[in-house]
Amino acid sequence: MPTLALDGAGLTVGDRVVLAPTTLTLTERRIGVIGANGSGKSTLVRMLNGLVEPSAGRVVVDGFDVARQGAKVRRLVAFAFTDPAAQLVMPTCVEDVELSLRSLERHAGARRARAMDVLERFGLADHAHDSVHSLSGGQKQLLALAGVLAVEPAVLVADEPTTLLDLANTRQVADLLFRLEQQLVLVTHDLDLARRCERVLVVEDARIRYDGDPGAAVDDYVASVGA
Ligand SMILES: Nc1ncnc2c1ncn2[C@@H]1O[C@H](COP(=O)(O)OP(=O)(O)OP(=O)(O)O)[C@@H](O)[C@H]1O
Repeated sequence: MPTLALDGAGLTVGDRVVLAPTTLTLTERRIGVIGANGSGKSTLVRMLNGLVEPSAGRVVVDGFDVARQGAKVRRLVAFAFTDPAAQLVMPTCVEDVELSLRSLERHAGARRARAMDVLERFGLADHAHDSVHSLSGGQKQLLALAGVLAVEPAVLVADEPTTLLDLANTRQVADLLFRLEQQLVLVTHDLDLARRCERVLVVEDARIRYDGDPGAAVDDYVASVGA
């Protein structure tokens, strides 16, 4: 698995500490990140592909410094947002996946064939020529994931990918995420999903409050909110 390293990485904006300097090395295949709203989870994981630049320290992915070798890192680390609408920009499903593949596959015919293969793998082949707006919430999230995974990154960072989904769609998307070969960094409020990871970070007030065994991490988080 790739090595994701934070070396004293933190973010302070004005006098607000968004993430205190954090040192971590993540090598597990399935890493969960849990914690209260506004605790700093998104900030932490956005640093892994340069979406957020630390104001202190550095982030290194498989030996590449995110600040200096951002393009290389972004080829390794894909990012999926909570709201798939943030990522779906083309009129039809197949065109959306083709857009992701444009730098990898320059020949239009080959690009279409590859996009169709990706849609097949994600169970969306029947919707290839449908408008992205006609898809259900779960299908939209699957399509957004298909787009970011089409270029075969080594790591997927997913920031609450099931938060907007109902139970059936949550199960479908979660099953897909946990079947991936890629390393997965999953921010989630779904504690059952966190328990399926190998290592879980609990973030509280801009700091890592707990780091380790998923069951113990979930217990620690639940205890911290007095539930
Ligand atoms: N660039 C910034 N400048 C100032 N404040 C920021 C900045 N980025 C984030 N924050 C604030 O820092 C806090 C942590 O934000 P972050 O998005 O990392 O939290 P989170 O744990 O992912 O929350 P949620 O579960 O609600 O998504 C929030 O209160 C947010 O408003």
